[in-house]
Amino acid sequence: MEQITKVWLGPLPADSPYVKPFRFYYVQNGKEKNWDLLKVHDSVSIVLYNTTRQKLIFVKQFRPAVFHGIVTTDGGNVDNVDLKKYPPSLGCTMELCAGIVDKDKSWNEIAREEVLEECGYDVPVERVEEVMTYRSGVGSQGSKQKMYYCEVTDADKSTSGGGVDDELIEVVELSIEEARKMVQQGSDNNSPPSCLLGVMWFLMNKAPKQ
Ligand SMILES: Nc1nc(=O)c2ncn([C@@H]3O[C@H](COP(=O)(O)OP(=O)(O)O[C@H]4O[C@H](CO)[C@@H](O)[C@H](O)[C@H]4O)[C@@H](O)[C@H]3O)c2[nH]1
Ligand SMILES: [Mg+2]
Repeated sequence: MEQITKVWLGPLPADSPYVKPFRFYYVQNGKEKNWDLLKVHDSVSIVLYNTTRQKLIFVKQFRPAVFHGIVTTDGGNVDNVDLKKYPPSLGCTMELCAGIVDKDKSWNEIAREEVLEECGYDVPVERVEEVMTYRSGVGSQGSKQKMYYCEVTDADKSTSGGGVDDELIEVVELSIEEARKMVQQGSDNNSPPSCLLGVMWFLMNKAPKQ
């Protein structure tokens, strides 16, 4: 799925459109302090439920940051790493459909577009409901993410999804029971807290009662 054949490292260019590092200075309780932080884009995520098949829709993709974390925690060196020892599949994650807010469009419209681009469901913006907002990575980035909920049907499916440009995204469907296991027992699928939160919110507020 991930089709990674080689990985290596380089310095972060100062003009990265995705990540800008800063040292933030402040005086607190009369004492000067500083904090190293990253400015990143805010984002949207969408809990997607296909009511025709009663499945939650997730996306699976290779995340360089996750792969880097796994290899280095294991004591490995990521630069030109041996991909037989550390298969790239280690860096694949199960996530909610999500995307960065980097366009001059409403957050709701960006959420609607991500549902189409990543998962292939073409829904009007009115069907994407706001759920809650939170801050992620509060130690280093503090970016805002707004979570949405959207019910889709097989009739809304217009493409197979998979992302735009060079993105390689696999659309994964889980039954409510499979998703429940993900948050009851934990899982080894590298899910970020936003995804686990979305599943728990769905189970509390939307899942059909048994
Ligand atoms: N980040 C980045 N760095 C690059 O160097 C870099 N180089 C190219 N790109 C391109 O930017 C686009 C980013 O994709 P999305 O808009 O779908 O955003 P996500 O990566 O899905 O991130 C969301 O979802 C996550 C939760 O699941 C959250 O953690 C994030 O906060 C949240 O934004 C893709 O076209 C990717 O090819 C980079 N993107
Ligand atoms: Mg995305």
